[in-house]
Amino acid sequence: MVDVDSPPAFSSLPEPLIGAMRELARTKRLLVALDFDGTLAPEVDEPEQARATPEARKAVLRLLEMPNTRVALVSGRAIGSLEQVADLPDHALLIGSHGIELRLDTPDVRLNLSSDELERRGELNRVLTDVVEDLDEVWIESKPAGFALHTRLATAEDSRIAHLVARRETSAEFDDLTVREGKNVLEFSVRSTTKGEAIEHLREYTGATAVFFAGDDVTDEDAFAALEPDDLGLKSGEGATLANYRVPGPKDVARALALLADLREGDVHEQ
Ligand SMILES: O=P(O)(O)OC[C@H]1O[C@H](O[C@H]2O[C@H](CO)[C@@H](O)[C@H](O)[C@H]2O)[C@H](O)[C@@H](O)[C@@H]1O
Repeated sequence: MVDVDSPPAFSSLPEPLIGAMRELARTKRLLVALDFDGTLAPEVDEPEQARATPEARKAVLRLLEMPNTRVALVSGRAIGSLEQVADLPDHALLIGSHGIELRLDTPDVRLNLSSDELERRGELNRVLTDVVEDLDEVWIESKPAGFALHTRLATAEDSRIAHLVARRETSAEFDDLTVREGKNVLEFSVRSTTKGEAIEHLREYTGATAVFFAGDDVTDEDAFAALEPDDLGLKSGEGATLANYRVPGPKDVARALALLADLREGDVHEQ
């Protein structure tokens, strides 16, 4: 129940977004699909230190317990890393590595790399290790199907060199590598999938009649592109987007999720 004496936190959300969420909350089977870094969790220098804001976490935990409502995290992180930083109950659906890894209602993560893919991953490791060797604060994060080259703490010059040389050296060695650029990160993968494919898969898996997706980065645009007219896309932060609504960052994403939980519970009264 909303306390009418103090304005609800979500009153800072754009009115059109509130209206669209009222509509969305009435859907029969709702899928709430969420990017993690930059959306639920503010950006930090060390990826393993990232955590969802307490408000976002609380709203996600509420949504997870609601009937006819499924919650999924759709992340670029490897699932092992996502499990650790998100720390959600087992019935949260997890998509990792931009759609390559799936943990859907079983403890097992579905990812069967072929021997050819494993071999190419090994070669990729060798190439990228050479690239970062002489650059300060440029490092590679290992993932099941590839690597993320991080430059967050590097100088602008070292970042530029790292991106340039990594792209050049990998394209000289491989002709079918998937390369994705994100916030202070360049990701290389031996298997190609997108968050858009992840949304399509989750829509079918959950039988959702409408989808809410929130994301902040370039790779989230594939997910926004996969949304349908009855869905709702929420962009966190700046940058060009296909999403129909935008908020400044994780604090307001958390407010939107709390509102969605209130509306879904039928607990918000018309003011
Ligand atoms: O799809 P996401 O859930 O948004 O994951 C994208 C990448 O997130 C992580 O890196 C980013 O966040 C870090 C923590 O804030 C930050 O230090 C880094 O600069 C960002 O690029 C993660 O490490 C990557 O593996 C994910 O692909």
